[in-house]
Amino acid sequence: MEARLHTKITPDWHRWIGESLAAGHAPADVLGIMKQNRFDEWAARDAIAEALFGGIAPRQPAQAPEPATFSSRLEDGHVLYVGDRGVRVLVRVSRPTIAVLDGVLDPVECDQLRSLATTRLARSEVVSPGTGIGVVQDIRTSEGANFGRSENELIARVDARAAAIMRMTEDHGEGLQAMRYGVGAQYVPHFDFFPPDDPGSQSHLKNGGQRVSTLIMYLNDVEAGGETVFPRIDFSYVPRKGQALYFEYTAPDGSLDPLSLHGGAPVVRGEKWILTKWMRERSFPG
Ligand SMILES: O=C(O)CCC(=O)C(=O)O
Ligand SMILES: [Fe+2]
Repeated sequence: MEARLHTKITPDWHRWIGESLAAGHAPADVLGIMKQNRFDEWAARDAIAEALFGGIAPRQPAQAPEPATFSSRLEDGHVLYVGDRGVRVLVRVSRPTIAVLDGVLDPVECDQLRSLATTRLARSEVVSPGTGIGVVQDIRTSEGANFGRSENELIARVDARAAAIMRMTEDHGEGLQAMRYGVGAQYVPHFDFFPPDDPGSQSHLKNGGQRVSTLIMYLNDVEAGGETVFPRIDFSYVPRKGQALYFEYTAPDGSLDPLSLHGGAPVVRGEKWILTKWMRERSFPG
């Protein structure tokens, strides 16, 4: 007769999970050992997530794998063929969907985009949760420049390439936004989606709907610091000129994924330049 799986994690096992993770063992290995010891997979995953995220991670309903109503937009394969080029996939993460992409921009395009942005830099704003209006705050200490969709030949080329990578038509895209971070500048962890309950999100949601994906393109190498970090999954990307980070914010059950929390770490030496494209679920008038 099949013995029942353990759904209750004893204090000793909680301690063992914490110690194993602290010693540097991969969560997948910890899960494997717990499964060998006849723990229910979802109870084990919850306990590991709790140890990793200090209870921030959403709890899985015991024994109920999430119905997969959502799958990533990102194409499979090692190379994404996007119009004029093949973009190489260097790293994939499944939750949230993240991909590190190489060869998205040529070095010359990066330099041209930086000089174009330099002519119109202003202090970056964040969306106020209360009013939805852009405001300057210490949580985002970069300077930014906005581009209209296809406003010139270079921008049109990048808009088209970003749309092909993100597998959305260009009319779903917000205008490209360039950002420069000097030493000490950062963007504290945040979500790119508009929190549905914030009064300030409503005007954005009416106009093109929710954001669904982000493509951050890196316009230079940073001497030290400036990583793009996803603290809830302990993922950190080191900026590299011409590469891009693609990510989505939809959990497997279709809800907005709290694991997509991310930010830009303070620049320690040098400067950091990025160019970002956000896609909306519907056509976005701009
Ligand atoms: O600077 C970074 O690495 C992250 C930027 C970002 O998350 C954003 O602009 O929404
Ligand atoms: Fe962001």
